[in-house]
Amino acid sequence: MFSDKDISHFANLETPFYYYDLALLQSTLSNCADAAKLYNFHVHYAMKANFNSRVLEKIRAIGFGADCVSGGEVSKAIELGFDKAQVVFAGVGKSDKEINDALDQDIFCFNVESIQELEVINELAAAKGKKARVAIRINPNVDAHTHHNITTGLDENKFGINSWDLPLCAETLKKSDQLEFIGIHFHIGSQITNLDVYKNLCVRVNEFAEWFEERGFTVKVLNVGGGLGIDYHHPDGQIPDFPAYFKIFNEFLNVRPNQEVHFELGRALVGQSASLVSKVLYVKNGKKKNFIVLDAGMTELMRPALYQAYHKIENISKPAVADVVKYDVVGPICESTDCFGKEVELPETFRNDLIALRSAGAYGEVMASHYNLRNEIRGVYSED
Ligand SMILES: Cc1ncc(COP(=O)(O)O)c(C=O)c1O
Ligand SMILES: N[C@@H](CCCC[NH3+])C(=O)O
Repeated sequence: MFSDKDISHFANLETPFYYYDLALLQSTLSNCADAAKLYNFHVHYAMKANFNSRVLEKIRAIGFGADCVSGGEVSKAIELGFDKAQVVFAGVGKSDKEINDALDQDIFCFNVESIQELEVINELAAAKGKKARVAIRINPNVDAHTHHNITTGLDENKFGINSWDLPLCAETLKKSDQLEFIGIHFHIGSQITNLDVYKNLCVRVNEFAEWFEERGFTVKVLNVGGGLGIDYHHPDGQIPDFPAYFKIFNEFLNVRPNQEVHFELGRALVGQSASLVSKVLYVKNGKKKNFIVLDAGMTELMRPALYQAYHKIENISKPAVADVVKYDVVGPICESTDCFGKEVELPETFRNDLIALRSAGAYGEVMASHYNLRNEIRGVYSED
């Protein structure tokens, strides 16, 4: 929901841009922090969802750690003052340079995704005479019931170590002097809206924790990943139900005394706090279809082209009215999939109207590209 003041401010700005509602971001973060504190759960923000510095500063200030998927993310987290003891590094393809840098930066742990990676970390740590803290990312074969392109915890997915490889994994850990096993890690997918999925995950986490304990390992950390979804259909001021989410883990995980439970939320923390604001370049009224051509395209927000993802589209220059027209809302990019929505009902729309694509705070700005030699997308912030 935009105020009249916001809209007249936007009218003077060059479009397109991401508009960040930092007050909503702040209340979302506080709500999550309070709910997690109730059970002494630890949250590491999944930086891949949005590494905009203004966003990260708020997340650091609330005391969350950082879950990183590249050396670039690890370095940025540390530069922005995230506590190293709360920086974790996951990813199926960590390069030697990234591993070496993270060892030098003394981050909390590597979430290791293959046995070969475990061996490489061992070798690189040995060359430095250092110990590397590692958690084993296990692929638990739990269906996240989300879009198949953003499912990560099934046997056919590339992520994590499969259960049948765990004996070899345990052997590798045991014979290494440089690896300090700290626990187990999971992440089964993103945009999960059915919380029951997490009950199934907890059952598997308990089984795997026992498996390691039976083999003499101390499992200090249970990292259950992220994935909590948001309601793309109702973006206004919406904060995900963090209390319900954490309650499930409190009820269904067997947590031992002194064991820590870690979460890696991304989308749920930042998704609702931004909109992509764009201007109408042209309206084409055809016999079969009407098109609105925006000055933003899949280069600024890739999710619809990539996953047929839904983002609510609003004409913020016109009040919502009963008489609507159906438009295909498209971008300027030279691709037929550069379409934000088909048959979208909007008030009659004209050149220069402002259009907001809502719930674009997660996997929006960070997935932008220069395709067609587009300019870099910028941010506009409610606090400025
Ligand atoms: C390892 C890991 N942790 C956390 C996340 C964050 O996911 P989400 O933004 O759905 O919470 C992801 C992305 O899916 C991930 O790959
Ligand atoms: N980029 C995806 C989610 C992938 C999450 C990272 N594994 C999205 O836009 O929904």
